Amino acid sequence: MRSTSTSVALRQARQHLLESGQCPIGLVDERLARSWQRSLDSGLLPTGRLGNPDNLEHQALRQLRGHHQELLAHSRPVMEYLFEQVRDSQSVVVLASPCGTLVDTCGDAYFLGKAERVALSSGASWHEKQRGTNAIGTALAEMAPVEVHGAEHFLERNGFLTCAAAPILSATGQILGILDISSEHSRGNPHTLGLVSTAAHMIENRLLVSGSQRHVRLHLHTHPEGIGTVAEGIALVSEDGWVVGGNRSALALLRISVAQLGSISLDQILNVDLQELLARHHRRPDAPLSLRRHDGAPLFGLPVPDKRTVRTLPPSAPARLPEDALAQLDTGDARWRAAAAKTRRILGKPIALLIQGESGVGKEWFARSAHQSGPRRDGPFIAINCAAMPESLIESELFGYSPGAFTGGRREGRLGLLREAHGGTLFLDEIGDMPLALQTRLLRVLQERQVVPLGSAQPVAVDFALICASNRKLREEAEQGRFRTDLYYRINGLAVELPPLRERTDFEALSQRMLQDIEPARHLRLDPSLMAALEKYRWPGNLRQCASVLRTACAMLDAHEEMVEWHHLSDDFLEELQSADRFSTPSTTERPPQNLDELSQSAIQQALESCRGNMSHAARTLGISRQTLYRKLALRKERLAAPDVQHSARGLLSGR
Ligand SMILES: Nc1ncnc2c1ncn2[C@@H]1O[C@H](COP(=O)(O)OP(=O)(O)OP(=O)(O)O)[C@@H](O)[C@H]1O
Repeated sequence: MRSTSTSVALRQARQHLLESGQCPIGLVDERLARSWQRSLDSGLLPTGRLGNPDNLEHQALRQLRGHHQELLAHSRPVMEYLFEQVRDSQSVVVLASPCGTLVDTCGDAYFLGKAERVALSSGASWHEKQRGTNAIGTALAEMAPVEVHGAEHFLERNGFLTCAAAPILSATGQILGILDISSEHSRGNPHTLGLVSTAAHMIENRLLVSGSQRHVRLHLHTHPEGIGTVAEGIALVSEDGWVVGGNRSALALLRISVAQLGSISLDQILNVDLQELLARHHRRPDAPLSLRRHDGAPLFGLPVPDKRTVRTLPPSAPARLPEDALAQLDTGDARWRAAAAKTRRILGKPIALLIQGESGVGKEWFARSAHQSGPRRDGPFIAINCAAMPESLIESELFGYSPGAFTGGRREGRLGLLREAHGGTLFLDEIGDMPLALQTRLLRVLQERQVVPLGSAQPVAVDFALICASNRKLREEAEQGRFRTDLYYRINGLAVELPPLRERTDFEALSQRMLQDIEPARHLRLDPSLMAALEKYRWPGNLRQCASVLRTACAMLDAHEEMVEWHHLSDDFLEELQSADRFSTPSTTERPPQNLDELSQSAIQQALESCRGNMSHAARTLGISRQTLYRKLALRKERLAAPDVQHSARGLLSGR
């Protein structure tokens, strides 16, 4: 968006906005009007103070920066170069995340100080919802380069700024970040938007090249000399010839849209297919090749097959020594360790791994680490939760579909997750929940190692390591006809069972590891009495529940505190821990029941434990109604609360 509003029209428009609280029609250009309207819809007032912007604290900002590490690393040199170009104009160069939070700044010390006063510093959110019309937030909303001058800013307090911002896009058109140059309004330069857009392209190209390991890169231009310049197109072509990504210039040169990525092959666009292109390149490796689009337009192209493309990674290829990611998860439990040791032996071999265990025991984490420990770790790890995906979608999500294959599908078709896993690992979580009909299709893919997308007759070869997980006993499911026996044997090359948390012997080391993961910069510890109580707890939600309890407790700590104590736990968990401990208090359980009443209490306790606290189920097991069960429990609670059996909560829970 280049502003076209004249200053007179802008002044009138602003007056209208201030007086009527409504967006003027026809006085400012359409994009600015749309942005003002969005600002009004977010409840902002042009003269208003900032409400409570979503600025990030130090720790959260560090996490966000960690998440965008690659973007930051590739952007920093470009930002510094960009700053050199605008050094004399008292400016600041800013990088924002896709949610509008500033993650890096580089600039003039004097102006940086001033900019920080309007929160142009890392951690501040410049989303339109927080700060109204501004170049960063508006570029995000419009997904296009934008400049916003002085009074075009929705909030008056930002009226002294002039800003130009451009989105940084991924090879598949997703927004990765926003690059922005902000300076004082009086210092605005008509070329800033062009400069910032070019710099955004430079970052996109760097990211594209560094992330293209599994594909052939095709560098394109209309002149051979244009290849290697910032204006070149870079397309990513999969090993089987599909155009799966590209920068904006590549899409323009190939005349395709982002929506067509993954469903159009190179030979549908150019007069060569991938194999021929590579063969010609092999004969003349350094010279750009003369190509032609099917509409007759000439192009020049230089293919760069990455050394690590999947074709060069057959199972027999010598792989780099595996980094042992599994060892990093090992906190000492013998059963877990045995499962990891067996898994290590099959990594890189064509043997499917089946991980079983209760919900939350860490099956997915185990699978990811197995992938990272094996020779395919540079390939993708595609995780699919068969239980979470609507049945009607599983087929198209897994197998993909060709353009127009069915009503409601994306016009441009879809690659499908099985093909996305090519060269890496496919992780099918909760495979026991996959409908029978799809089990049949999956079995065929695993046997034939090729996928036929919906609506297409053309099979496409796929190569991935397979890991499946289930919290049901799949053998029993197969015996009862709910799971295909032949598929069971196909996915069960090696089956490992991860132990539930209550049966692990490494609670102390595991919880310590979790605390370290939650707050890596602090040396947090658990109060010993709390540790003892947590160790005894049954953890129906396993590691997931434990990590969540600790995360909440850590959030309650003051900055100087390092010991997680009882009062840091959330009330409902404390209550649960307390009642669980009461059920297993030695006075009621360790000696045999002495009378009818104790016998009945003991039976209730056993039923509740075996039904994992499900009251209806426990009542059925005991042969009594739910109301009676609740009455009996209330009676027991009253007794436990009676003065002669009452202890302080802490003493009781810690077993003292
Ligand atoms: N080895 C580990 N060390 C620390 N935390 C872990 C570990 N494994 C799992 N967790 C914690 O447990 C959570 C659940 O793990 P994960 O999703 O792998 O379990 P799951 O068995 O696949 O669960 P589900 O069966 O419900 O899909 C993780 O988000 C993480 O917080």
